[in-house]
Amino acid sequence: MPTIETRGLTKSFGDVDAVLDLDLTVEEGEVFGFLGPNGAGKSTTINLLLDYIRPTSGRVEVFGMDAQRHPAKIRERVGVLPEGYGFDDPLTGREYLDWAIRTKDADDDPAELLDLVSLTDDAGRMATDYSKGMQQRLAFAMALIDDPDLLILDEPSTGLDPNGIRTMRETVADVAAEGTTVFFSSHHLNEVEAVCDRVGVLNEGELVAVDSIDGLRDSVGGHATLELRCATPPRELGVETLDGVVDTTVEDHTLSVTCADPTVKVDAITYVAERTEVVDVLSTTVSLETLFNELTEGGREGEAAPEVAQ
Ligand SMILES: Nc1ncnc2c1ncn2[C@@H]1O[C@H](COP(=O)(O)OP(=O)(O)OP(=O)(O)O)[C@@H](O)[C@H]1O
Repeated sequence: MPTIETRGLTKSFGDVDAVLDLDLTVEEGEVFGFLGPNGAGKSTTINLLLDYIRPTSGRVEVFGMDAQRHPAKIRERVGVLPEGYGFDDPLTGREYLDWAIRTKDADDDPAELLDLVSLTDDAGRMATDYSKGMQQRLAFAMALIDDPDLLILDEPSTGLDPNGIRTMRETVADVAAEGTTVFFSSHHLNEVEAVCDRVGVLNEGELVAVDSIDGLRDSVGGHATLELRCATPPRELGVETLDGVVDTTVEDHTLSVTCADPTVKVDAITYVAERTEVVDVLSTTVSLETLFNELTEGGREGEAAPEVAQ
């Protein structure tokens, strides 16, 4: 039984179809990246999974249960790191954790959770005074309470420094290794690549691709480009006659060869080196950013371009 299953899921706000006819399946134990530019419909989907909002049409099941009929049963097995959790109450970080543990009727050790997110030394400070990144760490610790069967992370690295991002990634890997399904929403492409088994790419409410990152690369034309710098201008070598070479251009001493897939590169280098002196080789594959832009064409008109994690 999949952990998440949506069929024909649609949510419209007036004229805007935030989510449109979404068929999504996330299997148990998967780390699933939910990728899309600003306004693609990621948070709306999460809100539908948890029955915070109701669909216009279609159905949602989590753990095989209808999200509208069993929201409480679903939520008690889910840990959520929402986008922009607001810490507005006059409580310390430790008190927030204690409160969340009590609310979930769980028996987690708050000290362990604080240690995991490196907040031990600041546990006694007011969470309202925490920096954005510290608040994000605290929210992450709260999402982990009671060992959830499904961990939903909405833009989890927001505000985190490199150490915080590393801890978050390692923790995601750890909980997934113990069988937790992770639904990881992000527009940080590299981050999704680093932690996810599969990704779904959402654009303007519609799922435009579901695959592994490598599979997605292939689906947008997993072209690899070679630049061969030659001792003399490399004219009319005939490299375009090789199987798998889709394009060639020559500029001064540099021959650029576009290959249908990376395995063709060795053939192309060998072929050229047998005919002229090659002094340098540069090889590139389609970047994730290119991939993302090809799939989403920049997202909803007028909205921000997707970010690429550094
Ligand atoms: N309550 C609402 N009322 C009206 N429109 C809404 C509402 N919630 C979301 N939308 C619209 O639905 C679309 C999808 O929004 P959503 O927040 O789900 O996107 P997102 O992928 O999470 O974006 P981001 O990456 O910027 O957080 C947007 O056009 C947004 O303006």
